[in-house]
Amino acid sequence: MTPEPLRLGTRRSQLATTQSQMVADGYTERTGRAIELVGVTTFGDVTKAHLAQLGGTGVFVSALRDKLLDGEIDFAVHSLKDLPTKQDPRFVLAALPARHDHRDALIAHAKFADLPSGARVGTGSPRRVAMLSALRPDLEYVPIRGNADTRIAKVTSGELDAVVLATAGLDRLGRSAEIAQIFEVEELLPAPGQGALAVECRADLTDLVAFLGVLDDPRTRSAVAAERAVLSALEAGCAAPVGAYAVDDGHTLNLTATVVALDGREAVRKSTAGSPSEADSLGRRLAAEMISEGADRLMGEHSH
Ligand SMILES: NCc1[nH]cc(CCC(=O)O)c1CC(=O)O
Repeated sequence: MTPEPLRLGTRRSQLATTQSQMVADGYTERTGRAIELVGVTTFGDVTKAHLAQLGGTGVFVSALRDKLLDGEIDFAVHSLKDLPTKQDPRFVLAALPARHDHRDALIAHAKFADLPSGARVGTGSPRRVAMLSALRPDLEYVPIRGNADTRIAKVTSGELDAVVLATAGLDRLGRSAEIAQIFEVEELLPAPGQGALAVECRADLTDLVAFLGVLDDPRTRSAVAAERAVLSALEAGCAAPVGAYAVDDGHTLNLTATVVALDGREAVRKSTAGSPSEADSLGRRLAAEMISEGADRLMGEHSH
């Protein structure tokens, strides 16, 4: 007998449904199990308030978790960077599939270095504003939100000279042809977990947890664990100007993290390496060193 399709709950945005469908296809390919997408409207999708005023990105997550508890859906796919670092014990990240591109991208008619002084660059992310201000203090950084289409349209219409978005999202939406430049991590350190997806389900459903685990990529798991440990130890959220990026080559985990003052004029940036099995403590130790070098002070009012 063919089992019922598993129900994958997803936000209704084009990015969310696209990446949920990619994960669904991954499971069907690997296991033959049918997966059905179930659209869920989240508070973060309906509110017009700026994300920073909503007290973090958890707004996208709680509606999906409610549906997991109700049993209306079996699992959910999140952009990892939108998931608060404090894990609710009723849920588990059953799979962290192999990460896509971790870097940020510029949508513009010119490369970043060639934008004229005073050019208007749209981004709602304090991390991007802080790090880009360090490179180009002469540009104007304009807060924006909305989906990728809306943001890209502001460049097309001439309202803005550039916008900065995650490469992974642009790739998934089929918009990578419009990228003028991809920032290397030396210039713009990504948000912890950027480019990675997280498959979440209820912790008590052990058979389901095991089933979903087939798409887990251990190297992605250790890398993002280190990145998120930095964020958590800094007691920072999505609105903090914190970047972190780690790579697990199968033997060694290399981690770099930074905190940058919003005006870009001061930064603490540190790197470390260690065993992938100690990803969490590696991240915590690095954060502690950053704090002793003034990271706390740099985060200022954006620390929580
Ligand atoms: N905060 C919104 C968000 N969450 C995940 C992505 C992109 C995809 C990813 O990082 O996996 C984006 C858009 C962006 O930052 O451009």
